[in-house]
Amino acid sequence: MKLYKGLVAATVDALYNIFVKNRQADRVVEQLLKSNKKWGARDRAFIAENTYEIVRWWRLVKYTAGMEKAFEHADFWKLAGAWLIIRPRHLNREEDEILPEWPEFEGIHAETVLERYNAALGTRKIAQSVPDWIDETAAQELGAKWDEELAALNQQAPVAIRVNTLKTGLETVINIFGAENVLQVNGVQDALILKKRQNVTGTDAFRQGYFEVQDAGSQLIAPYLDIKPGMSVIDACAGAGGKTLHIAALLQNEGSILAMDIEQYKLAELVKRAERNGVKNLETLLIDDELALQNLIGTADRLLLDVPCSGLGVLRRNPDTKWKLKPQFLDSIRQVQWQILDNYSELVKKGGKMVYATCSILPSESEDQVKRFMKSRKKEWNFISEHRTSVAKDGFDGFYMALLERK
Ligand SMILES: C[S@@+](CC[C@H](N)C(=O)[O-])C[C@H]1O[C@@H](n2cnc3c(N)ncnc32)[C@H](O)[C@@H]1O
Repeated sequence: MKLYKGLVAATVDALYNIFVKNRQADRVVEQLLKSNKKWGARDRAFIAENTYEIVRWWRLVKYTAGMEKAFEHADFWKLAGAWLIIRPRHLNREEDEILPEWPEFEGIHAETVLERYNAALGTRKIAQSVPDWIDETAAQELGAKWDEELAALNQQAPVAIRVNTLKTGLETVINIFGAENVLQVNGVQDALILKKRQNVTGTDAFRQGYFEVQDAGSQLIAPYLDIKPGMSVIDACAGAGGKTLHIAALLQNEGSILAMDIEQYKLAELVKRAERNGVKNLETLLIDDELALQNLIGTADRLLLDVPCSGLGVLRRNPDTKWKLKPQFLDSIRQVQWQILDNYSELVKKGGKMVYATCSILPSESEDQVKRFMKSRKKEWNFISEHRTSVAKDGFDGFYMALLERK
């Protein structure tokens, strides 16, 4: 692979913004690619792929470069250099392990980097590039399963879309992409996986609301609510509405959806997406005060609690979470999850149902919260079922969902 200095420099700049300026990786890459119109599709793919891969393998890359920390652009050049040396082996690609003779790469010795790479492979937390505390917490909670889930979480996620049945049907979208370019997903009826990565949000079909980008595992959550057209549904932690839009499709624009969140900008984004999707029965509510919920007690046929969580189930898409997540955050988010479950469950009417969901692989954010809830509220609630997706086994992101019914 021929390396272009401008593209490596852009990757270095992206890494600097992510690790030194503490900015979110997906935003950094998106803005960088927007800012330079003259880059072609291959250039864009190089920058995006290498930025994400270096973030994903950050601990391993630092180890192979013999560096503990990185502060300056010069440090990130060294790390990018080490990555480009190990990349062919690590990603199993037939490429050169030799760097161009650029001054920025001076002092990097491929042999030393590869020796360190081979040495790193014996230690899981370095080889699989994960902080000590996450490795310990997940190993303690998941036991032997952690090994394979961690390896799967370090693979690039496929591009998955959900066909929006309010606007079109599966066959139409299959024809738009070409049957030879997509895969259907067993057990997830509106999902398609693209065989080759591409920017689908730039297409006419996307602008017309024919589909949304959504992991196939995430597409199991709204149907888990057992929705029938005409019901009144509350999506209490709606964010920008990935699952709200799916709920809307299941309601077929009959009945109502109330999407709530504590962040106005997310709800504003949801309203835009809902318009594109042809949703007609949506209202939003900003929760800025506990009293906001008083009038809603006992009103919902269905309630989705897609609670804030560690995001440890979606590391394939957001690998920077590994480095930004802190143990204190995990402790506090578990308390938030419990409060949401404990308080918001009141919104469900008698005979109504609720789904509690996370995008975490950790039982302490998922199964354990539901067990605790059932223990304290078993007179009022029936536990119906729970389901967990496995990144290793299903190839989906790691989601948990539990279905409960109010007596
Ligand atoms: C996992 S995200 C939701 C993702 C969204 N359901 C989707 O499918 O795109 C959790 C959301 O909960 C919101 N949140 C955090 N604390 C909350 C609270 N106390 N009440 C309601 N929403 C809350 C966050 O702002 C965030 O948007």
